[in-house]
Amino acid sequence: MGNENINESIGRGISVFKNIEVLYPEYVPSYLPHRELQLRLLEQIFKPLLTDPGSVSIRAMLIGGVGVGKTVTARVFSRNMKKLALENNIDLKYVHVNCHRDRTLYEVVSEIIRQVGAPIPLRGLSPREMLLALLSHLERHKQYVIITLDEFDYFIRTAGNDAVYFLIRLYDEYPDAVKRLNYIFISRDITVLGMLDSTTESYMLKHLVKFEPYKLVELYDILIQRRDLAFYEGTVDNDVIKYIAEHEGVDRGGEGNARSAIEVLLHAGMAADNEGAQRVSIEHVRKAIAIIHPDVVRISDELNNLDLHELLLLKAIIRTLKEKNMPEVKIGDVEEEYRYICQQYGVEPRKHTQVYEYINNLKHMEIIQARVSGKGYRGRTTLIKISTPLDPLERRIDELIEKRRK
Ligand SMILES: Nc1ncnc2c1ncn2[C@@H]1O[C@H](COP(=O)(O)OP(=O)(O)OP(=O)(O)O)[C@@H](O)[C@H]1O
Repeated sequence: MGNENINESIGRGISVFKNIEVLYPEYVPSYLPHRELQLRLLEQIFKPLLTDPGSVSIRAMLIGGVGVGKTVTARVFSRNMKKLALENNIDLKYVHVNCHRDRTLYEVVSEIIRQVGAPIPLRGLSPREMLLALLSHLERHKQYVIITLDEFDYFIRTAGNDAVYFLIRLYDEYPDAVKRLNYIFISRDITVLGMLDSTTESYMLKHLVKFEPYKLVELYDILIQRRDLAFYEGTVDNDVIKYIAEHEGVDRGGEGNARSAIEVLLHAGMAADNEGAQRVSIEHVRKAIAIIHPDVVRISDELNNLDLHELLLLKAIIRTLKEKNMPEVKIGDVEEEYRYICQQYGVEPRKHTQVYEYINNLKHMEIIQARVSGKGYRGRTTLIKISTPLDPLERRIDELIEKRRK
């Protein structure tokens, strides 16, 4: 063990984390895996700000579902842009307003002024007077601003068409002014733009940047980046990361949401720490999933509707998962365990086709996940996994098996 490792072990105490903050939502990584395209597009859209500042008021709209990196992309983009602006002797400020918190025109304009740091009184002025005062301030200081209006759909719904019009089309009234305000709008939902008049709508849609939900391989890279920054080396295996990415990946039936994937990683690490474990296991991930996705609690209710053989089969799946210590197990191994369990309980096991039907039922009830194996397996087989913590699930199943047998 090198000195560095010894120091790490001593420094580690009982935690697997070396820097837990990296997993908190406000952390902005220096590099964003799989958002290169969106960042490049934004750079193109905002290029006039560097080459011919003040010539146009630039706006872009970022659209995509939950946790697909819209906010963090806007932040990384603005960080890069500020650096480039500095190199070009342009004084560029960045303002990020969350319209879920600040929904009215007054609140949004106040927040912009506060973040720019302009000495403008916020009381006694109308939003219009405030914004004009801000424009004069920027003019005096030769400053430019990129304003991100995050969760902009809330603003549209609450403040309405006129407020949106006023905010983003101010320069229509002052066509000769140097254009110092530029906008990035962020929304999960594009249909809400239908609430605006058609000119304002097309004004906003000039530059659209789309964000698709993340696939397994993409989440894998995002999680590996966070793991390396947050955890001591050797405490979280690649298999554990893959398990989380599989659970959340849109191509595996997940939401493709990076936020919940990172949250699962955080809670899995915390579960390992709670138990004083040296490494994060798949079972810690299952516990984390149960916390992040409380819908798995629903499974306990569903169990009441299962018949004896479905319960025995589920028990066999749990036993095989535990025994193999793998994220997924083959149906053949499960069937073998099922026959063994039936023998122990003194009941006649069901035939293969019936077992297969049970597996399908359990899958439709979303108690288990099942898929046909791809590369890496000889022949094709069905692979089964369970995302709920196994120990409490097995205890509950044992109780129900006892009840059914009585
Ligand atoms: N490509 C990426 N690389 C690294 N981290 C990412 C990436 N995409 C998203 N994240 C992280 O995932 C979390 C969610 O991302 P973000 O808040 O940007 O999503 P969003 O699309 O704005 O979601 P919402 O609409 O729910 O606010 C953040 O912690 C962010 O840092």
